[in-house]
Amino acid sequence: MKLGYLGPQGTFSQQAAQRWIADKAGWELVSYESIPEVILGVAEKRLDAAVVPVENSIEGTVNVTLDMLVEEKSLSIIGEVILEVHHHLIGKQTDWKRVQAIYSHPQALAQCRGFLRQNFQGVSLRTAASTAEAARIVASGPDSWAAISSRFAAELYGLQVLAENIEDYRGNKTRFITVGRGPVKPTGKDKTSMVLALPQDRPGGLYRVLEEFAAEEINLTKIESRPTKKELGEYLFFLDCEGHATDPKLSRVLDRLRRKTALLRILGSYPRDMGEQK
Ligand SMILES: O=C(O)C(=O)Cc1ccccc1
Repeated sequence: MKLGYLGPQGTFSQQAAQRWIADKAGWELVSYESIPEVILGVAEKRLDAAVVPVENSIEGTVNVTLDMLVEEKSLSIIGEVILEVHHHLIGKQTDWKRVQAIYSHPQALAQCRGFLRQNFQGVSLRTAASTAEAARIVASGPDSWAAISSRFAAELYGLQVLAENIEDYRGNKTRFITVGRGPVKPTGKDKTSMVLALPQDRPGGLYRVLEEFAAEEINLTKIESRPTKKELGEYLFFLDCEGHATDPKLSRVLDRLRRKTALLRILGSYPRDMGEQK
């Protein structure tokens, strides 16, 4: 079985993918160059599943992941991994004054924005496809280039650490999802993700959706809106809640929501990652 991840070797996505297969047998990891490509790999059946970042505690949602989930209707979420993320400034040399360009994934640059503004104002910030790709670029570039990446990537690409733990807030965590083909059997500690659209723009539309969860005392763990991309001010809502879609309480809610929404798609029910959650 093939599990795709955003590569090259040394990304946080690879760490998450390794965590996801730690208690499973028969999976091999396959590296891809971008999030859309790895998700398409599953949709087009070159992969059995893929681990992709979906939200970060500092920077929020990874929009491309949600958008691809909506577009690729054959996919479902079959798992999640929550990873603590520490960023380091790494390079071929350790003198901060010699740094002229810093490479990283846009999410990592954003998670370290304050550190960069305070210490590297005027230095050119350059985006890379992943944090490990940034390390790889720096390893084959001039000494004046540095990357924001993991300690693991520093070791892998033979780079030194200029500054440790440069993320702007402590407890920086990223939630990854495993996208594959469902369904997944209930475990008793599950979560369900769904996307919905309200029938028309009128008062109380979202309230009438949320009241169904409240009535059955089901805890929502996330709500997020994304533009439909058809009309300004029109949204899709992404909701995560506790429980499995086959649980009696949640399946009652979903039945009622089908009548209250213009679109309701269950993206998946899957075991919650309790590991790093409070
Ligand atoms: O670039 C990586 O290593 C990724 O896996 C994407 C990412 C970037 C920043 C924080 C978490 C995940």
